[in-house]
Amino acid sequence: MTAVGLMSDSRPATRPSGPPLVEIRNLLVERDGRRLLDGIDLAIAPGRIVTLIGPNGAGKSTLVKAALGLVAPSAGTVVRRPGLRIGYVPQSLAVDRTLPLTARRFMTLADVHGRRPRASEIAEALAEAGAEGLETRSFHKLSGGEAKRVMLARALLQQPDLLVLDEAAAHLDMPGQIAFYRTLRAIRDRRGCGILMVSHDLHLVMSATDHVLCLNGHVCCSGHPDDVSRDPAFLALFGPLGADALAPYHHAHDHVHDHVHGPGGCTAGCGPDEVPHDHAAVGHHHHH
Ligand SMILES: Nc1ncnc2c1ncn2[C@@H]1O[C@H](COP(=O)(O)OP(=O)(O)OP(=O)(O)O)[C@@H](O)[C@H]1O
Repeated sequence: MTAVGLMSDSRPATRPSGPPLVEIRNLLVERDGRRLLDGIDLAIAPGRIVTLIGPNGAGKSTLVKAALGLVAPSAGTVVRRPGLRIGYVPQSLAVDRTLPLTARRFMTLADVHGRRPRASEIAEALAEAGAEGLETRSFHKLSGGEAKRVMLARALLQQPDLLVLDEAAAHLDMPGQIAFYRTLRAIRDRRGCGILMVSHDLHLVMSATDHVLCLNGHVCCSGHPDDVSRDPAFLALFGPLGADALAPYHHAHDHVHDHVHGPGGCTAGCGPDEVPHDHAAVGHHHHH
């Protein structure tokens, strides 16, 4: 199985338009004297699916939190488009298991810009997330994949400009992940929203994303998944088999970056043949 080709062409059906939903420039996040993120540039345009990959501790969640405004930059800027509506799908949800809670009830508890959602909105969101038929089921007894779709439906109630998914595929088996990514792409195609997600499984996410940002504190490489999968920096980080050995791997990063990566990703071990980045793409600078 190749990394790409599980699904049809991963280029967006809708062209990115308008200013970026979120634009991060030269982001530095330091905590306890450690650089968790360094020199990160990331712009998410409407209609684009951007996926963060990287080993444990690479800073993926920190970058998501910075994009959402939950983590303050130590340096650099994070600019969200004014009035940006965000739909957030958490990795998992701690819901009191002693409370009886149907999936529909879970949905009705959502705060949609200061009001409760209407029944018609709930039905539409559940259908769009592929969670129709789960309304009367106990939320606690849903499978991981079913619960994820209900949480996605809840995020859709916000009519988000940007959908953010932390560990999008956590708790899903391979067919479940493929199906879930397909649902995300359909949502993007229909709504033209941007999607920012964190993933561990490279093979599967490759076919579902427009732009991959390979993180390890800094941006190792970035670009279209086809380009990133061939990138020496990517191969050094993940090995030729990609995500299989991802979780325990720690990248000995001894090369120096002082340049900007363009939409084509980095080439030849992060060599000098770079192109300037644009709004739809991702690059990085480094503090030296
Ligand atoms: N508030 C904080 N203060 C200090 N260190 C932190 C803080 N938040 C995260 N870290 C550290 O920053 C590093 C990056 O964490 P982060 O959760 O962003 O990584 P990740 O790529 O999402 O990892 P994983 O794949 O394991 O979820 C880790 O070493 C973590 O311990």
